[in-house]
Amino acid sequence: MRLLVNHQNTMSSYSSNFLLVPIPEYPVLDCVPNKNVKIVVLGASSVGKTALIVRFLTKRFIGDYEANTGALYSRKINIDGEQVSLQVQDTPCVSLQEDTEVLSCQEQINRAIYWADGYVFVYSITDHRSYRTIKPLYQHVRKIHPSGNIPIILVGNKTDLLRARQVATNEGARLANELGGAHFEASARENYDSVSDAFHHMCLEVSRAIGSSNGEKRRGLHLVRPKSPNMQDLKRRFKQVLSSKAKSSNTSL
Ligand SMILES: Nc1nc2c(ncn2[C@@H]2O[C@H](COP(=O)(O)OP(=O)(O)OP(=O)(O)O)[C@@H](O)[C@H]2O)c(=O)[nH]1
Repeated sequence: MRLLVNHQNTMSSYSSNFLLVPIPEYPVLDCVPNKNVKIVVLGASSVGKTALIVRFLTKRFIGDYEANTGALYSRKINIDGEQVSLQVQDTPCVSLQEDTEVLSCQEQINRAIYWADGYVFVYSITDHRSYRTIKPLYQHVRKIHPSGNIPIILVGNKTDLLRARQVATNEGARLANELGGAHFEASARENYDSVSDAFHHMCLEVSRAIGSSNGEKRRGLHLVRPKSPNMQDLKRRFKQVLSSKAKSSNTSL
């Protein structure tokens, strides 16, 4: 969702909602060169993707939102003692098609998945369907990034609504383990530390992955290995050259 401020109280003549660009972009000049941590936040409708991002970046919880069009937030953060540039891409919701495990998602989500280096999968602990969306969503990400390690975390949001819980903590942990990522439960509404822990973990994972590949795009997606010459073919051609040389020296004798 997008951040939205309702000015109903201050503008009595009409009720209008003003969209804010909530978080100013920071200059990245004094950041580690080539260290650009790019994270995308994915999940079903109303699980709290925007709320989590905004909470992490501003420490604030803002309850009123409008359907998300996919905002990109930029920040400078300290990871492992280094200042790195962080970009967090919010996304529109994904959904499962009626009574299936088939995922519906917009093209802009595919672009965000392709662009990102780390993946935050969010479900709401009060919505089991949002939890069931995670595995197909992960498989979808895997289609776009079929090889190598991809840093991921699973976040079960809305832990303040314990009475409405539909997803047990160990269900979330089991799925995270299966997908190869860490599991967090958080409340964007009531607990900043839970949100911060999850995002910091994600940033650390991505930063280390980038560091270990010297800032190059990993996963081999963009690295087309040059074809090595076929040895059999080379030998055959070498023999041809030798025999034609032998023939020509025989005829000249
Ligand atoms: N109780 C509670 N409500 C939350 C929490 N996080 C978000 N919400 C509420 O859940 C609703 C959806 O939050 P969003 O952050 O807009 O969710 P989203 O996943 O971005 O939604 P989409 O734009 O539909 O994809 C809003 O009314 C939030 O106020 C939370 O931790 N606890």
